[in-house]
Amino acid sequence: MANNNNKLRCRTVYAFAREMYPKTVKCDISYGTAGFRTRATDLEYVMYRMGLLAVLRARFKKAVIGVMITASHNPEPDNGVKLVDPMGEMLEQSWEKWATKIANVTDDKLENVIHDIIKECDIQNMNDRPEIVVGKDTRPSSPSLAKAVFDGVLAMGGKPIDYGIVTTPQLHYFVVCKNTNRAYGQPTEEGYYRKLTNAFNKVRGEKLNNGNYTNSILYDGANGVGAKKVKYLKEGLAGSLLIDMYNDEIIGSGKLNYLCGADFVKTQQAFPTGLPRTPNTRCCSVDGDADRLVYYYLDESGKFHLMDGDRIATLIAGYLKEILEKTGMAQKLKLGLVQTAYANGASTDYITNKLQVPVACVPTGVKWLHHKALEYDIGVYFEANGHGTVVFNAEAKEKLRNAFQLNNLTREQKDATSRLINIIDIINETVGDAISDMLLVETILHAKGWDITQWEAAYADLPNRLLKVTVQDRTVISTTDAERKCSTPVGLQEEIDKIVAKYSKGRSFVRPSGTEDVVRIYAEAATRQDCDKLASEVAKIVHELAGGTGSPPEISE
Ligand SMILES: CC(=O)N[C@H]1[C@@H](OP(=O)(O)O)O[C@H](CO)[C@@H](O)[C@@H]1O
Ligand SMILES: [Mg+2]
Repeated sequence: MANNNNKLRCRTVYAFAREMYPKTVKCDISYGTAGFRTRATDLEYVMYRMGLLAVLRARFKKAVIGVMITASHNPEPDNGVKLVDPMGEMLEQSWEKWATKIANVTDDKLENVIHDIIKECDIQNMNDRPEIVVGKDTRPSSPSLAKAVFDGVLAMGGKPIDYGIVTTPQLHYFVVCKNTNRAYGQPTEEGYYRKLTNAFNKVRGEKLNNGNYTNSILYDGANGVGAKKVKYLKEGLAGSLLIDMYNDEIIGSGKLNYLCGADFVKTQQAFPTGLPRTPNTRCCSVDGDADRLVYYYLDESGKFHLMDGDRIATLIAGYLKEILEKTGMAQKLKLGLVQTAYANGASTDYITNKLQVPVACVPTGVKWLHHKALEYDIGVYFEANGHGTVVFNAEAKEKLRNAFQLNNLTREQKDATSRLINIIDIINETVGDAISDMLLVETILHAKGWDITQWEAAYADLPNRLLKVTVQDRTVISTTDAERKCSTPVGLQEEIDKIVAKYSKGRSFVRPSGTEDVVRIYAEAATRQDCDKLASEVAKIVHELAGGTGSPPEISE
């Protein structure tokens, strides 16, 4: 009987694939840094197939799997999809190849790929009906793409749970809540807000302002889901933090991520549209799926000052170190910070030499950062673009809770331990989360009594520049040493080394993007002028040696 059911189901899978979601695009796509991402019009069959794959993955892991439909900071006509593994991690690497295979195979071979997966992974429980939690961002294409995912999940015999429009980190949170039997929290939006805001309000206490810190902030919602969700957050905050919201697509007519949002602010190093230009006021921006956060302000002369992911990471790591020392457990709990090659050299210097917290460097992409951070008892990780979080291992949490129960702590140790335990609940440990990170930054600034200029004073960023070069085939560039050196095309690294050597504090590296069809160039140097010259020279050599198309990028002032 079970076998017959299976056959019937398989027929539905392929009939649906051919009739409703035929493969319409000839060229291959690959599961990149953040899943599949391309024009929304090219994604229907990919979504259906990801629905199928999610069920297979869930049966293999015997757990709930997540599917998030978003293209994050990319323009509105784009969309994307990624699978979320049981503990909120990105899809395990060994399955990325299956994702790529299943997405690219022709309709008539889909069956073969599914059989290969079942066989190679030895999935025996094909009659299980696992839950697949599905979320989407606010893009106009998201509802129909979500329908394709549901159809895939249903055709494969899974149970789709529709969370509607949610932030990417909320979806990760729901997956973890479900897989931990609610130990991590309630798998509902309300549960999410309650967990974060209860902890935030508790740590903040009665005194809403402190020293130079004032409890109000200007918030740029990027005209996306991050704007929608803050409204609910505000209810839970009940005035403890006053969030003045801008770029809310419902009120204004702004376009998603257009001239606003965390990616715009970081890459353009510019103040977004839509916010009042009030000097010395703390502002923050999130991106299109609210997993990135950056802070910034304008000074009296109108000059823009950016507090990116590196600054957020150093603020958090520095504070956690300080509070750990106060708990008396600094020797027992290993704290570390994980960055990528895009981290500003000045931030790495500061955290290594001044704060004396160990720093590790990994390739771009949350999966690498998150994984590495788990090697510490308390691991802070951030990409320079503002994506990051803190992870505490189970042992660290237990040690803190046990210590708090004991009666042999001094008053200061007890206060610090209780504060740290509450801070864990402000943090969404499952993945970088702009909303939760904002609450954490606000908690730390409040504790220190700092305004944004005092935060900025910790160290001075080296001027830096990000450029994109378009080439015929970006895979001709391969990298090593956490992407800091390129191994092909032959000779390119030597040329980059020669250029870099000319500039004081110069550093530059190039790598193919995992989300766009471009090669990314990063450069930093002691002065703005040198940095821009360095970036242009490296872009030019990449264009020359890696098959550039069009003309190399120009830096406009
Ligand atoms: C320089 C940069 O910001 N790269 C971003 C970008 O990846 P690329 O592989 O560089 O396209 O998108 C990723 C997903 O959002 C993010 O993890 C990463 O940091
Ligand atoms: Mg994002």
